Amino acid sequence: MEVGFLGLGIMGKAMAVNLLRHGYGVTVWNRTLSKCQELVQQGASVGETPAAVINKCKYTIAMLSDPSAALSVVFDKDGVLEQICDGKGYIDMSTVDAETSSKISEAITKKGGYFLEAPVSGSKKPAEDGQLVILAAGEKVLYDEMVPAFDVLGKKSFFLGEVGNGAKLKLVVNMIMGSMMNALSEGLCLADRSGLSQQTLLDVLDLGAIANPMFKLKGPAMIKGSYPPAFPLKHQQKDMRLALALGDENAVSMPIAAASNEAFKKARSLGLGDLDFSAVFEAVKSAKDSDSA
Ligand SMILES: NC(=O)C1=CN([C@@H]2O[C@H](COP(=O)(O)OP(=O)(O)OC[C@H]3O[C@@H](n4cnc5c(N)ncnc54)[C@H](OP(=O)(O)O)[C@@H]3O)[C@@H](O)[C@H]2O)C=CC1
Ligand SMILES: O=CCCC(=O)O
Repeated sequence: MEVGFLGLGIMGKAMAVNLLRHGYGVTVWNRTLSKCQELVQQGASVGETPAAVINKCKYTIAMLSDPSAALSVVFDKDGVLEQICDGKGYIDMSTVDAETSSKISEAITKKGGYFLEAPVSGSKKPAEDGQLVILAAGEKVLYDEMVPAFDVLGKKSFFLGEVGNGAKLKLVVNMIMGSMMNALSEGLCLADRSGLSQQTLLDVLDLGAIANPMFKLKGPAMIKGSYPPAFPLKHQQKDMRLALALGDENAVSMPIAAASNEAFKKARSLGLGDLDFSAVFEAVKSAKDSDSA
């Protein structure tokens, strides 16, 4: 089967490579077209524009940075809308808000196309290993047709009903994750300032009720001040912002998420946005430094 793939960032590249490895024909497009070359070496074809990819492929997946990128690729000149038509499916796996997803869904459906939102849990390594968790919502027929590809990309996929439910669930998950990362950062800072070993703190956490893969994976690198980007901090802050907006809409008070968002914003202002989201630890440390000055 030929699948289109729009967006070859950290996630998109790993996912497209996985599809190629499993025998899919993949036609790729990326805003910075030079990034397509690595995929071509692994057997992909290149579409010059999103419209060209849609024209060629029955199914096209997008994995783009944020709502503005997701909208631009669909609605701008040479975008998805120019070629989407009866019988074609568009699957947006980017993390966006429900409103963005609904706008895209309506426009595609109006042209006779099928739409599915399918954001994912899991980062660079799970994407490379086909171990993502896929949160799909929208056109059930398209979901059923995509299950074999989702089985390549992920270890589990959920169908959540109407468009928006996948986007919302993803934001709730990432809101919790961002708050946990801030709690870990404050804990590491507090341990250090209290004369305790940060590694011992990690060892103790890993043996108890709040052991989790994220602390285990990120903690040791954080102690070393190493933040190679798997999940860029700027995207985590975007997710906190969108989750807080969802909280506003539903009158849900979220003081912990709001404080965590401030820490991610602070980290961005320190120029850490392209590092891994665990680099929020640097912002937490710098706030504690100025508190004690
Ligand atoms: N990294 C992770 O661990 C995870 C990320 N996600 C989500 O997946 C999505 C992609 O993340 P990730 O791969 O890490 O992000 P990257 O920043 O690595 O890649 C972003 C992609 O979006 C493209 N892009 C950005 N702006 C535009 C635009 N205006 N028009 C067209 N293309 C654009 C970039 O193109 P270019 O190369 O030209 O800049 C690139 O292909 C995000 O929504 C993120 O929140 C979800 C789960 C995990
Ligand atoms: O959106 C990014 C999620 C990262 C993860 O689930 O590890």
